[in-house]
Amino acid sequence: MRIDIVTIFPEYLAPLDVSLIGKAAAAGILDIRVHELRTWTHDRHNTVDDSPCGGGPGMVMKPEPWWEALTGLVPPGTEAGTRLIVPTPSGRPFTQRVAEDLATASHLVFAPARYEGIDRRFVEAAAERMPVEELSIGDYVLAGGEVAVLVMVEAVGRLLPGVLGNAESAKDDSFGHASEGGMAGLLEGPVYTKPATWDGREVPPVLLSGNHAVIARWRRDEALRRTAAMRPDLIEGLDPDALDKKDRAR
Ligand SMILES: O=C(OCc1ccccc1)c1cn[nH]c1
Repeated sequence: MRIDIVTIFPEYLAPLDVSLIGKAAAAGILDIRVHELRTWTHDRHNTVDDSPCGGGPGMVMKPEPWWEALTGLVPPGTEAGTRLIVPTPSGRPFTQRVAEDLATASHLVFAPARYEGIDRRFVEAAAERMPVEELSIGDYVLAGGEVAVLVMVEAVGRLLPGVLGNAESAKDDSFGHASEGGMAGLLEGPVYTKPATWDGREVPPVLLSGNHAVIARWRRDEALRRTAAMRPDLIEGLDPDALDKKDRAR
């Protein structure tokens, strides 16, 4: 997968060079390119923003530099398989399901905005050339979309084949929609490792029983318990078929 990120703070994306995503890039699974938006400005001050039409606080990012960047990175006629992602508090929620969908793209272009956002006409013009996703990573306002790009690139990147070693599989993720055995839209329950007793606290004996069916049932119960406690909204949305008959009995 090729990933282009256009930003006025390229150094904000440095974390993409380390760990999981850094290794995937080194392995050629991800081709991540970070670009300075001001490359596509031509005035003496490399202007990327201006005051909002209609008044109001802050500044708005001008459409021209973004359009030139997009056209330079995705020349007309080469849009197939490319999706433009615009992080914004006013976007559709970015969820695991959205990450799974984005992981099927061959080319993602991220447009993290600063200030009050990008002139609407950029998004409208881009949408005539390729799918545009305006996505929110949460209900709060950041100074810029770069942090959201880090979140999305990690969430999408770890789903790509070869990125996670088989030691850290993505198949049983929280919110995972894996078929059998996955937590199918539930939060993950508690996890434990050695020692069997620490600080006078024991690992739940079932986990040391070696009885995998009982362990799976216990983990599912814990996932349901935690989801009901922390995220009752997810319980509402659960696919009834995803709950087997024993769950329903609870
Ligand atoms: O603040 C965010 O993006 C930066 C941004 C973009 C447009 C206008 C203001 C701020 C954000 C919050 N949740 N998801 C994204």
